[in-house]
Amino acid sequence: MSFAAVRTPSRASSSKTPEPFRRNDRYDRIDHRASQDDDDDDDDVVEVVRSPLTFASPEIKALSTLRGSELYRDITRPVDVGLALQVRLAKDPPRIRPELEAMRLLDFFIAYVQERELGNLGLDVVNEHASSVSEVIPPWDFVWVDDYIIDPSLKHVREIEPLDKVNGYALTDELVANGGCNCPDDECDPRTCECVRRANRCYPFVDAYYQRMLNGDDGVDKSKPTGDFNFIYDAYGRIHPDVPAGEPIFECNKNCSCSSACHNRVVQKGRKVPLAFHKTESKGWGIKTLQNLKRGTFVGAYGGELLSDTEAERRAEIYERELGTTYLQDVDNHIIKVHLTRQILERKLAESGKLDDYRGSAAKERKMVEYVTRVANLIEFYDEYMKVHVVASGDTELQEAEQRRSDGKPASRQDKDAFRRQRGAALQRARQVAERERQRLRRLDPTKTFPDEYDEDELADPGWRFLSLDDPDLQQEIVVMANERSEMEDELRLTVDSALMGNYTRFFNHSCDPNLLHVPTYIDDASILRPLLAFFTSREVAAGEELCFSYAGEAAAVDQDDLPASSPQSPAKPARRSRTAMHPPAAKPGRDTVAAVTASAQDAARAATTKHKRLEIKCACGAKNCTGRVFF
Ligand SMILES: C[S@@+](CC[C@H](N)C(=O)[O-])C[C@H]1O[C@@H](n2cnc3c(N)ncnc32)[C@H](O)[C@@H]1O
Repeated sequence: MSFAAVRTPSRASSSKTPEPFRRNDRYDRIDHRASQDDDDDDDDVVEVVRSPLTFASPEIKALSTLRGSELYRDITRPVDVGLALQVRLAKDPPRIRPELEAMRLLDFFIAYVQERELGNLGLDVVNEHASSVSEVIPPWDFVWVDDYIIDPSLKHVREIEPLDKVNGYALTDELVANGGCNCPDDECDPRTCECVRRANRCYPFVDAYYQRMLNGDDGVDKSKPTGDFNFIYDAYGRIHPDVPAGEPIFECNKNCSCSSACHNRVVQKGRKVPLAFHKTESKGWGIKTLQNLKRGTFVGAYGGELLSDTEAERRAEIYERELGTTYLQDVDNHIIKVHLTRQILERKLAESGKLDDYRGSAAKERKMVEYVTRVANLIEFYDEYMKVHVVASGDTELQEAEQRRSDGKPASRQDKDAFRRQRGAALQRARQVAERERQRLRRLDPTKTFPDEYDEDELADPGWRFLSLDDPDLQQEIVVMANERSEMEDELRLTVDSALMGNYTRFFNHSCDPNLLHVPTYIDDASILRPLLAFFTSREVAAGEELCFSYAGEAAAVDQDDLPASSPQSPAKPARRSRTAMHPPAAKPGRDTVAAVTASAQDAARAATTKHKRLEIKCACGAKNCTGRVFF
């Protein structure tokens, strides 16, 4: 850590509102106060304070093994030149015509961005809040990458080993065959395109969109009109309005015979809408759209270094402690969860010699899908129950009973009482939620009538869904599988770090009422574990609006009323979980949920005050439903 003698900044004391600054504005609007203040006669007051760490600091740069490597020397160099210019202007602002220096920096930056964007639209810079020459552009301390740069230590990610056979059975491993499609035309026909079938096979779980394999023998009924078998995109390259939020995307790719004219190639062609870097009033830099956007429009994909969970945790602590911010994004989607659930179930079936009953024909495969879907849903209900009912309840008896259940210990009479008590509370809660929903529907249609009793679909509270399982053995089995899946997720989870390498999407800020969501997208890379995180608009966005997503994950981002009706197999809407979350604080609970519950109950007070372990940034999104916090 370095210490330097610096003068107390007097610029901060000025309360004058800075003039707006735009690329084509006259540059003499830049506030020169920093340099003028240097003339103040307080030269004798020299304080020794720690120089602020930035992403350009050697300590932070050292986190990236790639940034300094030969391989990346060429893409790193322009950044370092730009950064040097920016830092020099910050430290030693020119006293004569600073606007010329500002213009030079701005033009240099815009040209750099234009070049990285590979002939796409480039990005403008809109800055109404520049207060010094160096602030006319965003901090230029990252290398531009649009893809994932895989940390060399992630050997298991680069070369995925097939899973060991169990009882003579080969299990479905991490890879999904990506042979591409053989469509005869430049533009694929979704009824016959192999990429649709691949999507069908990879993700027939939970939501209706890819459940076609449950209806036809090979998943695609060629007699049906094209309309029933669309790609996920419409003719304009936007996600179809009837696609459930967060549904994974499988694009045609380098293995396919179709050309770039194919409708099933959107993310890979890059952004087609004009955006701008935008200096916000209180959230640092952000990104805004310069044109009206329809719902489902692609606006960018997260790029950066792909890290293991361990490395991400290590970096999270350093970023949080030293910089008070983070650019870590977990790759933690529903598709990964169901895939791991499938592996657990296949292993169990293989051990008991029953796996043949679930593979080998379309009918048997359908049985497997139904089984995986049911168990994946129950695990989700259990996880949600633990989060909402157990952690939040403060009921130590219930927490201890759940801890014993998780440890596989038999339930005592006291434990059973605690479960029964909670079951009653969950039912009451589920009824209240159902009643509110009925009232909402009645407001929309006053003629609507309902039976006296709430039906199963209405009682969708996840706590109730888990606790109402009348089979304690099944409940116990779900708890064991939930823990097993958590451990697998811990081991396999990948995180994208765009602190040192990334693109403009690293500037998307958080909002509690977001207009973006990110969608797992598979293109050339077939690995289920590392989809690209592609950002799409979740509603119409007006020109000039800032583009934001929810750092808490997609569940918070999706207006539940916007979702299409659930399929018979899908979980009820309130049970939908976060699909992807901004990397949580370094002190996030371990994956053994129950142990985490107990720990967090005991450590609650300490956790709340240990700043370096928990980033606490006051949310400035300004939304009506703002929770007041950026990280969760
Ligand atoms: C991924 S970065 C986003 C880009 C960032 N604004 C910048 O200038 O580099 C996340 C950081 O942005 C800021 N931020 C994002 N959303 C915010 C919000 N709603 N309110 C306040 N600060 C926010 C926080 O400092 C957070 O640590």
